[in-house]
Amino acid sequence: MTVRTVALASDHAGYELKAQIAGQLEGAGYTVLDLGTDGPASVDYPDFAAALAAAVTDGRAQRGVLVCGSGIGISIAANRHPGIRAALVHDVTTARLSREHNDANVIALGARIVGPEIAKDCVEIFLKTDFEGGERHSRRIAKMG
Ligand SMILES: O=C(CO)[C@H](O)[C@H](O)[C@H](O)COP(=O)(O)O
Repeated sequence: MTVRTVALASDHAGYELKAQIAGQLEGAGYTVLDLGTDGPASVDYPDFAAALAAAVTDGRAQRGVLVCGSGIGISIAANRHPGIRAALVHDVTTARLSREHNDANVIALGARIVGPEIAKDCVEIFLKTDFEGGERHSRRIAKMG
């Protein structure tokens, strides 16, 4: 699937990194669907994970990037939505494997864990790497619904 539109969402801990990722993506020619949050006021990450999950599952975006403080809460929340395979990634290797083995359609990043340059590298790899395919990976993904 060609990736044209990337949905972004974060909580308050991730909004600054989200803004940097939006700039990166726009500079690379992607359409960005920014679903908030837009400032430092405390919000609840499940609400933003839900908004992004809806955008990916209804086809408004082909992929999604989530950011919270650690990436943990927002990835857990996203994975409760059918059709979402959200991978918590910390480096380019986990970003690459999330696509090659897991066909992840969403990644989650921790703004309090990874620096902006590593985060942007993760996003670039996530968007450019294809699912490896093959019977074993497809079988395992199918078992997750
Ligand atoms: O869900 C998280 C931790 O697993 C995220 O890091 C949140 O961003 C974090 O819990 C927010 O913490 P805060 O003290 O409310 O800023």
